[in-house]
Amino acid sequence: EDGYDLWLRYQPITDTEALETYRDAISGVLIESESPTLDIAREEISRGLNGLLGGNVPMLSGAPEDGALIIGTPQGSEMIAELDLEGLDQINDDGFVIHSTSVRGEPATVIAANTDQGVLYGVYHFLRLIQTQQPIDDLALVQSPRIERRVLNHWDNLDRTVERGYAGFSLWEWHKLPDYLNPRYIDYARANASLGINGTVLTNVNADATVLMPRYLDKVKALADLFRPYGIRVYLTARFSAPMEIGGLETADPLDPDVRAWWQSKVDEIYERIPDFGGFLVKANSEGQPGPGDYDRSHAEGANMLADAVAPHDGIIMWRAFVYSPVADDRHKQAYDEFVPLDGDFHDNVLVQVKNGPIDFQPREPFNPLFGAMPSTSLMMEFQITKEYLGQGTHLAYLAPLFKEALDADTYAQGEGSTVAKVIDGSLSGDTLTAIAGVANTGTDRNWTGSHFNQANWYAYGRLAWNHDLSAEAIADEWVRMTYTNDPDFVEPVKAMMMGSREAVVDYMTPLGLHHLMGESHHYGPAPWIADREREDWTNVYYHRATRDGVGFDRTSEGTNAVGQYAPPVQEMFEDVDRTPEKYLLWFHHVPWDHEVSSGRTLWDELVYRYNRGVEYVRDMRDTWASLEGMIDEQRYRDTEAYLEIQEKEAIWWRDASLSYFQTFSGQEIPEEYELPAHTLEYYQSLKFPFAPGI
Ligand SMILES: CO[C@H]1[C@H](O)[C@@H](O)[C@H](O)O[C@@H]1C(=O)O
Repeated sequence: EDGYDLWLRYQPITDTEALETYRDAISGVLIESESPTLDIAREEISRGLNGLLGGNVPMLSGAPEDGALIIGTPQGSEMIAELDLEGLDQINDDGFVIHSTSVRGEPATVIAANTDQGVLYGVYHFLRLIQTQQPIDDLALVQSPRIERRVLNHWDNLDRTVERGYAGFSLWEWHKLPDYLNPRYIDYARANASLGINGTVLTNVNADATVLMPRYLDKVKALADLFRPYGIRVYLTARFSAPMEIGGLETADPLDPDVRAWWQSKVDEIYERIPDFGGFLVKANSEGQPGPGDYDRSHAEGANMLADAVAPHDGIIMWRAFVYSPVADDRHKQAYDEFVPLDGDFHDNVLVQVKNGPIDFQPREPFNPLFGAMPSTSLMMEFQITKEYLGQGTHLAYLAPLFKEALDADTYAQGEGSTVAKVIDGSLSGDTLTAIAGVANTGTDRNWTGSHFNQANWYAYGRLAWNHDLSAEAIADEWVRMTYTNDPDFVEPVKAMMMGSREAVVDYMTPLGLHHLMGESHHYGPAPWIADREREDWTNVYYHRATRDGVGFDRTSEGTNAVGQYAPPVQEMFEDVDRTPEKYLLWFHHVPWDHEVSSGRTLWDELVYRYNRGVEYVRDMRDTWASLEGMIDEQRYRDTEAYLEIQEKEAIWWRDASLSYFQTFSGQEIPEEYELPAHTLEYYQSLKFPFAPGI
């Protein structure tokens, strides 16, 4: 077992009673019509059922029989049309219904939708029910995704390196495309379709214009053709200076008629090859990327120029709000300051893509104040699935709790209950163009994502993109059952391990609202001491602001007033040190070392406590995992065992380096019930990536 199959394992059900029940319920499968997507549905249901039920699930034709599983649309199946199924008129194009009913007098299960794509999603859902051993005898399910575009962002370069990728090289074999199509592309499409992911941005936001050249577009077309029947549209990143780099123009000014004409013909060239091309994702005027600002044009002017070019083809532009200019006083405020004044200026087919937090994918951030602050603009969410700041390839950190925390945050933009989820699913503003993006963690590793448990984050992202009401725990439950086993003696402890794992990372890296303390550029390991860089907000001392008298970033009205970017009830909460949730304490406040926190400890003692709690959690995960040996296959057991060992070493490294450093400010001892750092601060400061102590 190397984990290659992800959550689509379809292993034979071992519980004989359950197996009997399912076999009785499903005597065969009936799919009356054909299309590329229905053919995939047919293949998947056959592969899935034959795997799970141990073979012999026939494909039927003609009349239904007792226990038939009937799959299709009312347009493609007379039997389904006759049924007038409940819910079919409520679902959108990607939705489906699954009903236990009777068809022409025979008991049957029906998976139906208004489109073939919806049917495919229904098939994956039905298989998931069996994989997780849910009852299927009395089904009345009606589901539609809440968000229209559910997208992965690949930060993949054309040389196949992956920015912030910890799972090997890029899946896209540009040098072999379009002639050779790696079968893995299909596996990738299946995995995404099984979750409802319906878009993929193939290239890095730090973009290379080369991908827009004809010979590359032929390669992109080959991937788009493969992904299409799985319901996955292809998007590309557009380098704003492409008209100069590959078009021979002197400028990329978005108001220049030649530039506009160049993009229009480039876009037409793409759509000629890929009629359902999704559009562009753009990072502009951020971290050295070119953009409209180079010509004194606004983000809206830049985005609209591209939007106008793709509009005739129904394309969209996803324009990132991740910007930071060298001038602003607090990086937290920059995206808001640049974008809020542009609210209402973006054309209808533009989405502004906003990271969940205001800084950069930290283990914990408060929600980005842009959410709720641009009511006349379509805002989409950007999560990072790859764990750049959460232990990268090895650490076990289940991210659904992080995603949920952001989605459930209340912006109060239109009174209580104006959650971030409602901003991005359009329900707050009646917006119909809705989207969500996750920065992918995939690569050429056999297990796809660098570690087995990182697969859970791809899974969780997809499930939440489909339905943000699902709980982190319910998603973990599904994933563990599908990926490993339904044995409750395994499922329960592993779920428990996963549920607290992200909080543990917060504890041993950046507790109590600390942020941005990691090693320079690679972002691996602790380095809170980083100072004296070309820009203040590239240092780490800028973010923690530790001094003899305290620690934390004063973002209240006395400080940078970042709190002023939130709606009044949120603003008042973050302004007040006593009302700020402790998890954000040092994000918003500079607090004395002897400040008493809710546990009754001083701030210093609480920091020590939390850093240790994080390490202890990892030790507990190791113990839990060790107790499960023998319940799953040896290979996957060993892989995780080894990674947890690495995680423990690195959690200790984070704790000891961070406490040794902060101690130089607090001047206080580590209380004696705790382990003391094994090394001096100078030693930690001398470590060079990727060597953690003891490795
Ligand atoms: C793609 O660049 C990344 C960069 O590697 C990363 O360190 C930071 O998280 O954000 C940038 C961004 O999101 O644009």
